[in-house]
Amino acid sequence: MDVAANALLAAGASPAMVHSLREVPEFTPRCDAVCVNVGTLSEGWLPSMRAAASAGRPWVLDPVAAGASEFRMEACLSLLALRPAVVRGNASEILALASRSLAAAASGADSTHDSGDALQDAKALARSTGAVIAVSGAVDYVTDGERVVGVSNGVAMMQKITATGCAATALIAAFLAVVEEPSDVMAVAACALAVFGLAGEIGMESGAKGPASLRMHLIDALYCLDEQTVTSRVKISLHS
Ligand SMILES: Nc1ncnc2c1ncn2[C@@H]1O[C@H](COP(=O)(O)OP(=O)(O)O)[C@@H](O)[C@H]1O
Ligand SMILES: Cc1ncsc1CCOP(=O)(O)O
Ligand SMILES: [Mg+2]
Repeated sequence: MDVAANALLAAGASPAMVHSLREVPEFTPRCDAVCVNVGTLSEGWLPSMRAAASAGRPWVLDPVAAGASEFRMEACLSLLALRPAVVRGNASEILALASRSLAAAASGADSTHDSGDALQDAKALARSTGAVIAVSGAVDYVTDGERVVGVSNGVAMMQKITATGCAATALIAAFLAVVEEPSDVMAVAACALAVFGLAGEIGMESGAKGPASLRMHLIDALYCLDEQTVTSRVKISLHS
């Protein structure tokens, strides 16, 4: 929550981290977009997540460790049925969701697959759910089930900071807040991931020595990004 909220603030959004079922009906109608992240899932929080997802706002799902337990899988599948605009997960999470089965290899919140391994499953999941699916990794793939966009920004060290995936998903929600056309959702998800990856690149160039200093520099880079840097450095390509 710390990394995600600070990334959102640095990018110019206005985050609020909300769990209580009593608060969700008051909070969500005022939100321009909602991010539901099952990272620290509990029985008590799941009804809040379902309520937030059902509030009629555009929303994004982060299926953290979806394949790690029956409870997470069932929770993620029940949230998927509430029609997220975007699902952003790492390759292992998207593979687990697409097959609706627990990961064969024991895995927690980190991926044991490359994003390319999950591309066909991501397309199938997009077609079956109607959501845009974003699989993160060295290349982030974003698909609506037919078209595929690849985003090549980012540095490998981002995997060594916990919650970079959570922050990337939260940034997609922030970008979703300004979408006017449903057909723009895929482009918006790709742009958010490109901007986040670019902030990681600039953070690394700013003297990061490891995960802790990259975390600081990445958030600073997000805060300092300007249009010229973004337009000259984003690496987004259309795949066949
Ligand atoms: N090998 C890599 N090279 C460049 N960027 C990466 C790499 N792996 C992950 N990223 C970036 O790190 C962020 C988090 O992705 P990821 O580690 O896949 O998510 P999660 O934290 O949910 O496992 C994304 O912005 C992604 O593009
Ligand atoms: C380590 C951990 N455990 C529960 S949530 C979480 C963070 C996951 O964040 P990310 O998917 O961005 O690495
Ligand atoms: Mg994650």
